Amino acid sequence: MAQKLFHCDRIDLTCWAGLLSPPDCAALIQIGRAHLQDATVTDEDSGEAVSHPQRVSQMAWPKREQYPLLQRMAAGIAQLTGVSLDCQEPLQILRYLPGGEYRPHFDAFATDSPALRCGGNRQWTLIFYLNPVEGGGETCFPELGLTVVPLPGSGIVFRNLNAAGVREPLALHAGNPVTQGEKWIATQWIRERAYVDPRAAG
Ligand SMILES: O=C(O)CCC(=O)C(=O)O
Ligand SMILES: [Fe+2]
Repeated sequence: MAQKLFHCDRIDLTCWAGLLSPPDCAALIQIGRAHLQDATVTDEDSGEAVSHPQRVSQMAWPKREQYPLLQRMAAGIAQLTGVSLDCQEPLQILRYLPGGEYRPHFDAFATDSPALRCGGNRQWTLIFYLNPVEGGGETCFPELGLTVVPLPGSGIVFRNLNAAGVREPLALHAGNPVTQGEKWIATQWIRERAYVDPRAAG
């Protein structure tokens, strides 16, 4: 049963415990292992997925249709956020090894980015923490002075856009370097409108 741990009004960030059961966390890691590839970021100029030293991890983009668990999560996320399931990008499962990190970044795109063609901007981010991390790997919000320790089954949701629909400066965040063990998370980005997969659109 999910339990609200804390809330930060400035970017409507909520941290939940018990969002995912231990078997669901284990199943997501297993799904992740089956589909891992080197992580990419969305290039601001081309809108393409590219490798970048900013994001050192491996990721999986499993197909929702293939896994009932992903369908159940997508429905739960739509209920939690009140945003239509159509606006969800495919869930990303990420693994960081020691030294892996995601340097400070915004999930939302700049106002002139071609990535906006795929359903507008990323209005919400959800991060699910899937395993206990032995060292490092916190999610940190430098503008808010907020650090979230990854605890299995817990998760955060936060807003990436301000009231004008423009990238929210306070939503800058990072995945701190993992110093020991592995860190597994699942990231869900939610667009303003129905998501169009650029790989499918061609
Ligand atoms: O690894 C983290 O804690 C942050 C992940 C993240 O920012 C993302 O996937 O967009
Ligand atoms: Fe992010």
